[in-house]
Amino acid sequence: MPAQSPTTPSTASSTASASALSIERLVKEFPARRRSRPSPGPGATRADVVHAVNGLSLEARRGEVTALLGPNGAGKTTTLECAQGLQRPTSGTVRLLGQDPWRASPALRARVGVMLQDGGLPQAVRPLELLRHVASLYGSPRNMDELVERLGINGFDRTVVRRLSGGQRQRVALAAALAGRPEVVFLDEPTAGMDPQSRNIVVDLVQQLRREGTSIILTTHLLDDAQRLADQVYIVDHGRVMAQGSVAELVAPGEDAPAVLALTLAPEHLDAGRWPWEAPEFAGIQVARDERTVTLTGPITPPLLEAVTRWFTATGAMPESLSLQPRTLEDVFLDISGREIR
Ligand SMILES: Nc1ncnc2c1ncn2[C@@H]1O[C@H](COP(=O)(O)OP(=O)(O)OP(=O)(O)O)[C@@H](O)[C@H]1O
Repeated sequence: MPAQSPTTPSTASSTASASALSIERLVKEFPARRRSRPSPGPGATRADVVHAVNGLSLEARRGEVTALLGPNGAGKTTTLECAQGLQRPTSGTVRLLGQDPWRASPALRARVGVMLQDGGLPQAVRPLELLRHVASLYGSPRNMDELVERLGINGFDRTVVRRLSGGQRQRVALAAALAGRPEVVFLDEPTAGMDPQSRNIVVDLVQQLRREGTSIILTTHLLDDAQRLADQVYIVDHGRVMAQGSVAELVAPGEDAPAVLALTLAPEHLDAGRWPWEAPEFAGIQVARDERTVTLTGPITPPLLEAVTRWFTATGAMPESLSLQPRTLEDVFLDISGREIR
């Protein structure tokens, strides 16, 4: 099972060149009442403080998609803001392309693209004017006409930003973040508020950027997005990393991670002969049964499958269906936190 506690990436300093973003033990506190004071005063008690990020470590490798997945309020956006140099960490270390983003030079900023959660766009301009202007700020900008067409922005390019829907604004913000051909792109909830078609377009675009070698760091609370896009997933809750790894590693069944095997049989077969539940292969397996279906939950192993098929051979029972149900990132999060991610 991948790490389930805040970890310090041991390779962070030795492989700085392979790392797009390296965060070690990041803490970010805010005064408890949002923006009521710039920072906790000398007399502030701990109750006056919100730990938006609470000892989070992660490493985003170059050329990969790294996803921060977690429920609302987990600390994803604040982590990204610290990584982008928009927030100053209370403590901990952040290195973006090897540099401290809080003191970032314009040269570093030019290598980084940022798509903020609420778009962060000027309200009174039209999308195309805005995107052409943003592109003109870079020495070697991306072909914006191509991007505008790909993201379907030309369908609403005469409407001022203020009047766009949330999903349309997201697409403009994404195009703006990519204008300067950045090496590293931060995407905060890139598909939030989008219809399925727009979501697919954005997912395809992110996959293309990755193939081109762009490092992508995104936040999401959509499991699908993480499952489809991410090389590495960090499951975040309460400002900490609860688990990390590739999707395959995270969902792999194991001792602490039960899998589910469901067998559907005709009722006469269900009662034929003695089921092999007492056999040693079934230790630790929970068996539930209704009229036609037997569900085995626990560490489903090849010897267990063999024992089940032996029983089929012995009794002549042929299952109508037999399915090993894959674990999802939702299951992983449920196992860790005892609640759903949404
Ligand atoms: N400026 C701020 N002042 C006070 N509290 C803040 C501030 N910014 C964030 N927080 C709090 O810190 C916690 C983490 O917020 P953050 O926005 O980082 O979470 P998130 O995982 O991005 O959530 P969401 O999915 O809703 O965007 C929340 O409890 C939030 O209310």
